[in-house]
Amino acid sequence: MLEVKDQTSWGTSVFDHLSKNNHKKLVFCHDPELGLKAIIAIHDTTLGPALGGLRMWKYQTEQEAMEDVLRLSRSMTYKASITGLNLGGGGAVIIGDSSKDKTEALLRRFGRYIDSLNGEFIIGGDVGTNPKDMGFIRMETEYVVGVPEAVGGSGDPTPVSAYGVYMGMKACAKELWGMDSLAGKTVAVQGIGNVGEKLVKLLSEEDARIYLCDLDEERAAQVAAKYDAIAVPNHAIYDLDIDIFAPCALGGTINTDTIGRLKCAIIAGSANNQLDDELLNGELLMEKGILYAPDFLINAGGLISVYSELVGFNKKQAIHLTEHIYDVTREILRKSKQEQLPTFQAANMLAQQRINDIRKVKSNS
Ligand SMILES: NC(=O)c1ccc[n+]([C@@H]2O[C@H](COP(=O)([O-])OP(=O)(O)OC[C@H]3O[C@@H](n4cnc5c(N)ncnc54)[C@H](O)[C@@H]3O)[C@@H](O)[C@H]2O)c1
Repeated sequence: MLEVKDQTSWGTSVFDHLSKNNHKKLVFCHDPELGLKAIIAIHDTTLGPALGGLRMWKYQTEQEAMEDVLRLSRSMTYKASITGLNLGGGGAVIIGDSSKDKTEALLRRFGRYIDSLNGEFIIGGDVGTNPKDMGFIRMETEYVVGVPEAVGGSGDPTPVSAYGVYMGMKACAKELWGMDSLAGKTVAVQGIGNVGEKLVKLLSEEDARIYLCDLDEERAAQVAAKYDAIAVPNHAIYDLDIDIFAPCALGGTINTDTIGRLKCAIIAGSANNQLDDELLNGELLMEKGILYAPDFLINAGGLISVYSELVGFNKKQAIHLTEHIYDVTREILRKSKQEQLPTFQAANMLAQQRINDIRKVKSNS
């Protein structure tokens, strides 16, 4: 057979990356005139059309962007499955600085790429994008959620995301301390963006003691003052003596180095793909006795919120479904304890089981 020189500059073929976690499709979107460099990943569509967020970030390399979108799309598959939604998993990234490079034209051009997929993929917001941006994308395609309420969408999903994380945190507290109250507990929130700030608000309303940090130190100081929290430098967040660590920035902040430094009983936050190396870090956390709330499970509130646009739920129904994250988290923690499995693995198994079951349903019809 002809040997194809298919290695990327980083040494692994794109198809090897796709094979690793059974990704279905990767779409590269390029418009030099508008400065668009984007990647769409579709992981699995067994349960329904793939849905995932659009992240705009200053990736240092194309490899970094591709790896991020592959990870994001896989976690969306599991998130939809474990939450009981009829959706598959996808994701998209635009390489660029959202504070400088984001324009209406760029987003609308990207919207055309989404449209060309004919509904196999539905886009929503993520880091670096917001409901207004989804409104621009809506001008080019109907396959978009999280658009402003004023134009018939479900609006900002981040309060629901934060509420789900809060529910997951409470489920962990109940497991460890017998009570789900967070009053008096010390919580460190890493990343005070859209979700992080709303989580801080919920925690402050319950009289938790809060530390927080953000790359934007000015913003961290402002949010700290607003909620009577303590702002700390980014590098210091891992060394605090706390009850709960809540990663709400980007993924990969839980790694061998930071696990060695963390002095907390629980990790529960909104960031997608918190474990840098799922297997290695998941087992290490278990050995160290730190209870890890699987990210894709407890941060599903935002997905539930945008799903309501597709199926016609109202806000009340979305909140009710998000409250269920408490029960599912407790179920996962029980399974993890009984079967001596890292919590992420217990959650992955439950999510994969539903996909396998529904695949059988569909193949027999
Ligand atoms: N938006 C949602 O509804 C939603 C839903 C599920 C999961 N998530 C995930 O939650 C996380 C936060 O989402 P968001 O919508 O709040 O994003 P955002 O862009 O509004 O906020 C992210 C914040 O993290 C800060 N940050 C980035 N790296 C940091 C670091 N190393 N240390 C400290 N701060 C850092 C940024 O400055 C920013 O303020 C992301 O990982 C996202 O994928 C979001």
